Amino acid sequence: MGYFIIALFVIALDQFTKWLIVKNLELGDSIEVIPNFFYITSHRNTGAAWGILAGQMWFFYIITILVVIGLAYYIIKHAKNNLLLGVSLGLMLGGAIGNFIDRVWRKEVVDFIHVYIFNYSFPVFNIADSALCIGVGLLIIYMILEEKAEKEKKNA
Ligand SMILES: CCC[C@@H]1OC(=O)[C@@H](C)C[C@H](C)CCCCC(=O)CCC[C@@H](CC)/C=C/C=C(\COC)CC[C@@H](O)[C@@H](O)C[C@H](O)CNC1=O
Repeated sequence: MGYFIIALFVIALDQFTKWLIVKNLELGDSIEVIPNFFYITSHRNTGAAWGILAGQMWFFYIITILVVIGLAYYIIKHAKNNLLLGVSLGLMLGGAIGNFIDRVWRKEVVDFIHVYIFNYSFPVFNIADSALCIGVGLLIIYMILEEKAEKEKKNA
């Protein structure tokens, strides 16, 4: 159950950082943190990654509610004594809820983490997106490790 604490921590950090951005920066303002690499830029997105499906809020509400229910169920049913799986699901749950709160409350998502990767300006994102991506990454690692363990058990 401790994995829900991870989600709560992600939501708190995500909403706090978004509040700081909305309070202290005008839309479009950008603070240079590391020249040509990392900026804090106040940005809004009414869509998903890369602004896809902009404005389709009902689609996002439905998808996110399904994702949240699925993740909560998996945490309760399968992540009892599995740290890697639990952390991965907890991070994804927190990220999904973090952006959901923005979509319901602000009708758009606040983004501010702006990185340039080899001069390519990566889409501006936020803590919730980061938690979602890290959670996805950990889930993939978990599944690879599970697969290997299964194979070894069969060969044993
Ligand atoms: C990260 C998922 C996006 C997040 O999904 C969510 O909320 C979930 C819970 C609900 C969505 C409606 C459903 C998932 C859509 C899948 C998707 O979109 C493909 C994702 C690929 C991903 C590889 C894993 C790339 C990564 C991109 C970015 C993140 O880089 C760290 C750029 C983020 C910026 O475009 C920023 O403006 C986005 C804005 O903050 C709103 N965020 C969302 O919609």
